[in-house]
Amino acid sequence: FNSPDDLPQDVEYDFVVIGGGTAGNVVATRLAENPEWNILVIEAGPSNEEIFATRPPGIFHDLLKTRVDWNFTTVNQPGLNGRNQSYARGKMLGGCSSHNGMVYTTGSRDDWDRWAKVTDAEELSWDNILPLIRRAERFVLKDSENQDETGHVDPSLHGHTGNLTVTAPYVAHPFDDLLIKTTTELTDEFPYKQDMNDGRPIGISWNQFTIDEHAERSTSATAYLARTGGNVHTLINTFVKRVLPIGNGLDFRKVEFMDAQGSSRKVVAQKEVILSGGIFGTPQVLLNSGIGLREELATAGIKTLVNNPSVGKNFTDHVAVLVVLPTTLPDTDFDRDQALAQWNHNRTGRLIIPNHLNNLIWVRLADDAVPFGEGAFIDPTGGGKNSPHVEFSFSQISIHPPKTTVDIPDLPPDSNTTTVQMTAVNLHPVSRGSMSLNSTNPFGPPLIDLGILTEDVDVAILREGIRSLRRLYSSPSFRDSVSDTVLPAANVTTDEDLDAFIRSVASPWLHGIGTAAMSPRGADWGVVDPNFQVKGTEGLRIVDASIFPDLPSGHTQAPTYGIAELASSMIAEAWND
Ligand SMILES: Cc1cc2nc3c(=O)[nH]c(=O)nc-3n(C[C@H](O)[C@H](O)[C@H](O)COP(=O)(O)OP(=O)(O)OC[C@H]3O[C@@H](n4cnc5c(N)ncnc54)[C@H](O)[C@@H]3O)c2cc1C
Repeated sequence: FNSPDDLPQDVEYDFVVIGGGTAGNVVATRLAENPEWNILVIEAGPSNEEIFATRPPGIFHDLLKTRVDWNFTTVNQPGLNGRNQSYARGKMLGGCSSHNGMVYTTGSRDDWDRWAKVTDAEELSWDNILPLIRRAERFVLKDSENQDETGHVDPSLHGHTGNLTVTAPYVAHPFDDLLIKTTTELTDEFPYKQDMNDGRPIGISWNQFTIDEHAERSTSATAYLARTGGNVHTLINTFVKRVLPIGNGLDFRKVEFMDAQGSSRKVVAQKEVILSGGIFGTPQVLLNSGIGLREELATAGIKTLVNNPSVGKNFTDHVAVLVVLPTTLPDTDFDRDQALAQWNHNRTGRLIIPNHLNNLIWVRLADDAVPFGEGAFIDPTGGGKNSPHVEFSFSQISIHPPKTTVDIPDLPPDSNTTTVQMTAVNLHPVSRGSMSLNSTNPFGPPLIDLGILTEDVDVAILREGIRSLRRLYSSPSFRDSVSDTVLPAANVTTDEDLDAFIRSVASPWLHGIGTAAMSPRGADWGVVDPNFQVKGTEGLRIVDASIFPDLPSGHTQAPTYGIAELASSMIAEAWND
């Protein structure tokens, strides 16, 4: 349905899911497996089916800053020398899963075990969540070009019968051979990792993606929602303003929504409302509903119904720094029109992968590395040895500026050479940010403060990450083909200079979490209990990336699918009894 006015008047919905994004569509689809339950999904954006660029992996950058991207802008960031940042989020069915970079990583065993401990939710432990992540997954060992992937992945670690298709496609390039060769030269720092989804993602690995065997993106819209039947109604282009209590209690099962023309309506869920609006949409709905910090709500003129200071706080994201190195290796440039024609013709060619080099590198800094030396910082991976501190992710080899999803600095004007372009990413920042309502327009874009690089340890880890990258390129394999860095300049080597460089170029990595974090029942912090129920309320759960208490050692979509499968089982169980 395209407008609240189109919704049938005579259907009672058992569940209303707010936000047809990555997690929301999983929940709707799983609940719909009970044919007696009617489910309504309300999504602010259009259908993914209208948007061609959601399909060929290699053109996903086309989706950014368009009508299917919320395209938020942050407030100026002191940690970035006062620079503000754009912040992408998908605004269509599938949410971010319809416009993200498709990289598929589960995070480490230690991440999940730590979260289980912090939240008192044993269900989140690695051993308990892994079967649910696998339940979501349909791993296929052949990509659309039927290439040999022997040794690139370990199929036994994957799920094979789920909805979401995962493959490991690649476009071969001599860079791959050199990189894999370094694993035999710098074995300690860069071991070969056959499959980065084995719970210990440390080393050089081949990438895996939510891309199917026909070189099409697999999303929560295509792999879940599209397979539901008549008991799921989907209302698109409709913005949810708030949830309201029924009667005088705190049973928030009434949902108020409107379309762009201002046509507004309310629906009551017979069983529950599931809030899946993502890291900014979810706390925005909560705050507009009177669930948040009393003083902040008063400023926005909203009556407090549940005083919860944690709503919108604890925002955390990975931090990325662009690193660019001159190279004599062949570039990865290609003719886009020709590549698109090839993709359309037989689903082969350069557009079968999102980026143009094929590996990811995960580095765990040594226990005595500078950031954690005597009198320095506590290791933010929280103990255990299974989590990397930094990730290196490749963009392309080109004379052209890098293609990234985030705001990046211009390259120095004299860098008219072919370069390897990549990002060094801090996977475990301890800096925290927040989102709050824009008091003049509480339904408009929220105020987003990333709090990025406000803690020195986050800069120190990136600094060691850049040094690690330089060690990689000084290996025998790369010595003759990759030279000193352009960004940061080769003479930027001291702690002080590297830190200044990092602050001048760093950006968020678009893996935000934590704005409605899970915490133990009865805790004086957090927004949801281990059963995903909003503290102090009835009839209202949150299922999306906002509930994670901290970041995984990897990208966030696979963990989001995992918790969505977990929450779906819990909700279905609660109502099947
Ligand atoms: C550009 C980009 C690249 C990324 N690359 C990767 C990657 O390669 N690998 C990876 O693992 N992760 C990646 N991520 C992150 C990952 O995709 C997200 O963390 C994850 O998909 C978030 O899922 P979610 O369900 O929490 O939210 P979303 O998928 O964002 O879903 C929220 C949905 O709610 C809707 N909504 C919000 N507010 C309202 C409202 N008031 N009313 C109605 N609807 C509303 C939104 O439009 C959206 O559809 C990327 C993210 C971005 C933006």
